[in-house]
Amino acid sequence: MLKYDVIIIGWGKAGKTLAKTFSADGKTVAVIERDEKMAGGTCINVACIPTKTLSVDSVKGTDYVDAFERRNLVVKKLNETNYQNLATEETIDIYFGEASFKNDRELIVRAGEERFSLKGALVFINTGSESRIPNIRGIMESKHVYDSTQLQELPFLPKRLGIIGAGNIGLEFASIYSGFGSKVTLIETGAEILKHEEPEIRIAVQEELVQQGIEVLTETAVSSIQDVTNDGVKVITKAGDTFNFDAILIATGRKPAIESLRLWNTAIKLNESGGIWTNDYLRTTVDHVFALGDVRGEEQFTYTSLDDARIIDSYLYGNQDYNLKSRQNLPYSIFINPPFARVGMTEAEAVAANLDIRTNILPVAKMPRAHVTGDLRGVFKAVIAKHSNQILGASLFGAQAHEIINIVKLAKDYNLPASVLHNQVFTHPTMAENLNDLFK
Ligand SMILES: Cc1cc2nc3c(=O)[nH]c(=O)nc-3n(C[C@H](O)[C@H](O)[C@H](O)COP(=O)(O)OP(=O)(O)OC[C@H]3O[C@@H](n4cnc5c(N)ncnc54)[C@H](O)[C@@H]3O)c2cc1C
Ligand SMILES: NC(=O)c1ccc[n+]([C@@H]2O[C@H](COP(=O)([O-])OP(=O)(O)OC[C@H]3O[C@@H](n4cnc5c(N)ncnc54)[C@H](O)[C@@H]3O)[C@@H](O)[C@H]2O)c1
Repeated sequence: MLKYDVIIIGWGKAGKTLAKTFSADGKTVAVIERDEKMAGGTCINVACIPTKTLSVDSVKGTDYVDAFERRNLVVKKLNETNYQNLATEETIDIYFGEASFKNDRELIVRAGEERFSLKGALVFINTGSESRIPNIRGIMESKHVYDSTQLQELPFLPKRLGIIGAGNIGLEFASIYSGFGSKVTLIETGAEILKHEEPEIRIAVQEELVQQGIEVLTETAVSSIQDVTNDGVKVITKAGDTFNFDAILIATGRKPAIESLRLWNTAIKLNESGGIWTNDYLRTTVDHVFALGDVRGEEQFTYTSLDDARIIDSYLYGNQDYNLKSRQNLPYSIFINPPFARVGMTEAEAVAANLDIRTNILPVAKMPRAHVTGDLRGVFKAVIAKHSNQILGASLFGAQAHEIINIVKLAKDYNLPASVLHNQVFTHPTMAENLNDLFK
C-alpha cells in the first residue's frame, strides 16, 4: 500500500494547480491520470486550446491539413510542458492508470495488467466530464459518428458535417468546420438556438451562421442514424426527413466522469445533476475527499475548475474566506465567428426578477474600430438598473467580445456603476472603448 499526503485523481485544471501548491508545501502528492495522452487534462489536449487553435486558423482561411498540423504541434508542446511541470517536482509522483475507490480510504489503480492500492490523507477528485451520447437508433453502430475529441482528431475535413446539438460545442464546431469549407448542418431539438440569450443577439447569431452557409434546423429530433455504403451516413428525423453526411458530431452535453470511480464503494453522494455533491468548500460527504471541476456537474469551464483550486487554497492555506458562495458573475464565451460573450443578466431575466431597468443596444457597425477592421458584424447589449445605475448584465456579439467581457465582469464584481464604464478612458480605436457608449 502506497501512502501519500495528497492524492489527486485526474489531471484536471484544479488538480494540477493544487499539486504544485502542495508540493511547494513539502507534501507528498500522487497524481493519477488514466490516459497517457492526457497529461495536463482535457482543456489543453482535446478542448479549449486545440479547438481555439483550429478556430483561429479557420477564420484566417488556412487549409485544414495545415491547421490540423498546427493544432497537433500546439497540443504536443502544452502536453509536454504540463507533464514536465509536475514530473520535475521531487514530491510529486505521477501514475498513469485508472483510479477507483475500494472504500472511503483506499484507492485502487489499474494500469494494464498492473494493480496497486494507495491511501491519501486528503483525496481530490478532478476527473472532469465526458460526452453525453443520446439514445438514437444506430448511433453506436455507425462508423461516422464522433464526439468532439474524435472529430478534431480526424486528419481530413468531412465535406458534409451534421452536428447534433447546437449548444456551446455544436456552435463552435459549426463555425470552425464551416470556416474550413465543410457544409455544416446544425440539428437542435430546442425551438431556437441560444434560447437563454438576448433575442437581438440570438437573431444576429443565427443570421450570421446562415450567412456563413451553415444550415440551422431547430425543433428537429433525430430518430435514427444509418451508415450508407459509399455515401457516409444517413440521418432520419422524427418528422421523416433524411439528411446525408460524411461525419456526424454529437454535441448534446457532457456528463460528470464518475463511472470509473466506483463511488458505490464509498459514502460519497451525488447531486441532482449527477455530479459529486460538495459543500461550499468542495468537501464531499466523505470528510477527507474533495471534488473539483466538471465532475461536480455544475459549470463546465476551465476557469471554474481553476477557481475551485482557489477555494481549496483558501480553505487549507488561507483564512477560508473564499468559497462557492463568494464566486460571482461568471462570464462565458462561445467562440463562433465573430465571438459571443456574456456576463450577468439578460433583459428578460432582469424583468422576471422585478427589476426596474433600462437597456442599451449598440450595433457593431456603429463602432469606429469595426470600420478600421472592416468587420461590421454583431451587436452589443447592456442591462442597467434604472435608479442605482448598477450594471446588471452585458451580452456582446462581435469581434473581441471574449476579451471585452472580462472588463465588464470586473466592473460588475466591484459593483461599479455603469457611469464608470461610460466615462472610462479607453485606448482608441479599440473594441473595448465601445463600452463608453454601451453603458451611456
Ligand atoms: C470541445 C471542448 C471545448 C471546450 N472549450 C472550452 C473553452 O474554450 N473554455 C473553457 O473554459 N472551457 C472549455 N471547455 C470545457 C473545459 O474543457 C472543461 O470544463 C475543463 O477542461 C474541465 O476541467 P477539469 O479540471 O474538471 O478536469 P479535466 O481537465 O477534464 O481532467 C480530468 C482528467 O481526469 C482523467 N480521469 C477521468 N477519470 C479518471 C479516473 N478514474 N482515474 C484517473 N484519471 C481519470 C481524464 O482522463 C482527464 O484527463 C471545452 C470542452 C470541450 C469538450
Ligand atoms: N467556450 C467555452 O467556454 C466552452 C466551449 C465548449 C464547451 N464548453 C463547456 O462544455 C459543456 C458541454 O457543451 P455542449 O455543447 O456539449 O452542451 P450544451 O449543454 O451547451 O448544449 C447541448 C445542446 O444539445 C441540445 N440537445 C440535447 N439533446 C439533443 C438531441 N438528442 N438532439 C438535438 N439536440 C440536442 C440541447 O438542447 C443543447 O442546445 C458546455 O456546457 C460548456 O460549459 C465550454
